[in-house]
Amino acid sequence: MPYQFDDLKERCRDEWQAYIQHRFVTQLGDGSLASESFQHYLKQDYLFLIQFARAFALAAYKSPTLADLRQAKDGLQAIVDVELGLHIDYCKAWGISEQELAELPEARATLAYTRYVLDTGNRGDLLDLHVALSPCMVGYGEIANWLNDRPETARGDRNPYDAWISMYESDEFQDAMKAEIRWLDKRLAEISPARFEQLARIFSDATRLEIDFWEMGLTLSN
Ligand SMILES: Cc1ncc(C[n+]2csc(CCO)c2C)c(N)n1
Repeated sequence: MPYQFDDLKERCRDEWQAYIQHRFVTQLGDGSLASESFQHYLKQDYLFLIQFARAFALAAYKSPTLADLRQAKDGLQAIVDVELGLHIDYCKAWGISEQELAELPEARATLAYTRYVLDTGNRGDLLDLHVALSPCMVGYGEIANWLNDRPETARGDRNPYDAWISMYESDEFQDAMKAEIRWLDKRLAEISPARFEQLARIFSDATRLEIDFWEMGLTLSN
């Protein structure tokens, strides 16, 4: 049987579930999350996005084909030209100024996660890098869908975090998630069992670092 992205999730089932169904996520979904936690998360996510833009630039450098190069360039462009601007506006709505964002120190969880992804891409190939990026690219879409399936989730005016869920349930985001899964499924279909074990390690590490990112929000740690 050729490998698929679902096999990575299956291999790391406990970590994946701990990430998708984290307390930060359930509290965000029912609206009970402390606003300080969400603000701390938003601030660090700004720094996270900047490092992820660099990871897409690295993906461009690691691209063996023009199609891969274009895909990496589109990802970099989306973060730099669109998503960072949206994030800055969203932070403003939560009382966080652009000046404050510009002066923030990186929390250890942000440093660990983003530099892990960049290092994995540096020492490996484009597939290693995409697998390191995949908990980010796929997880947030899955979280929005999981929250929408839960009766405890509050939507609209009843939840101050409604806009966050809306962003990741949007067709645009869900389509990007599916495209990433298709890209991975195509490459994973051709790998050996030994290579799968290497990639499962990367997937597990990146998923555990996503869990730490949620924890950082809950505990307000730096
Ligand atoms: C800790 C953390 N993990 C994942 C995402 C989601 N995300 C960040 S960049 C990107 C791809 C380009 O749009 C996606 C899906 C986030 N914001 N913060």
